[in-house]
Amino acid sequence: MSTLTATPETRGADPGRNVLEARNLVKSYGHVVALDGVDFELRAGEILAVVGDNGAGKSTLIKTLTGAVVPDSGEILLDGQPVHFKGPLDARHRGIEAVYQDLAVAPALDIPSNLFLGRELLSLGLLGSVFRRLDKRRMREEAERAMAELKFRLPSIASRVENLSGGQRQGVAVARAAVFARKLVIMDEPTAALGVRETGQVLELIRNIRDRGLPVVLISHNMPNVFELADRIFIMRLGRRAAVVSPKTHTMADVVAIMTGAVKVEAG
Ligand SMILES: Nc1ncnc2c1ncn2[C@@H]1O[C@H](COP(=O)(O)OP(=O)(O)OP(=O)(O)O)[C@@H](O)[C@H]1O
Repeated sequence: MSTLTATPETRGADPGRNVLEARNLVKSYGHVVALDGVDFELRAGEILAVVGDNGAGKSTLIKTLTGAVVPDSGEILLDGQPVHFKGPLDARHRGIEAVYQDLAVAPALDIPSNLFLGRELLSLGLLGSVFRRLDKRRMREEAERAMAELKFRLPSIASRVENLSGGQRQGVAVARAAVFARKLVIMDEPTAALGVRETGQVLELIRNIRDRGLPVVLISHNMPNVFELADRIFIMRLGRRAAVVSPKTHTMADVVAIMTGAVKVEAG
């Protein structure tokens, strides 16, 4: 099992290299074409924001990349190799972790138990018997190390998650993804329910994850957040890739104009 103490496989990778790529993805729901031939690429070491109006196809795109939805056609490549995810576990096993808006944390458990939820560390039982038990000490040490490495401050690692603020809880969910992701992390609106200060904490955490070498895909409706964090912005409109732009060369008004179709661009 990989934990945060393991180096992400994408760390130090050639920054121009595509870690994740999709070609001509199509997905329809009945007569609704959610993805209409989308090309996508996530480069090593970047935060790529995915933006678009409601119904533009952002969630469907992300779901195909995390194995939650199987596309009707098209190709997905991880590190240049074609992959066919049969479900989210499949994508996880290949090093792709996702964080969704609806927090999947267990409020009554402490932070280490949440970080390792479903992937608990076990130790050999008495006299090395086959009966294994939770290795709470190692989970606590790993959790402390992970939080320190990600520079995420928490009152105490032993706190139950129900006693944390919304931002801290979301931080635990985001950190959990970073702990297990070997290739990349995908986040769907990770700051949607948070106040300004709490959002700041989570944004800093996301930046630290990128700085550790894990590329991040971030879906967000919050343009200031997108401009604060993203290295590139992938703009969707009506199930298509409208453009990919840099926050250094384009303004928020430019991005909104492309999203809404007020300005047409050659697909970037
Ligand atoms: N399970 C589904 N069944 C039927 N239609 C769906 C399903 N999921 C998505 N759609 C439709 O596909 C289109 C794209 O939806 P999607 O959720 O991917 O867009 P989005 O950009 O994420 O929107 P939002 O910002 O509102 O979440 C929409 O027209 C939506 O109604």
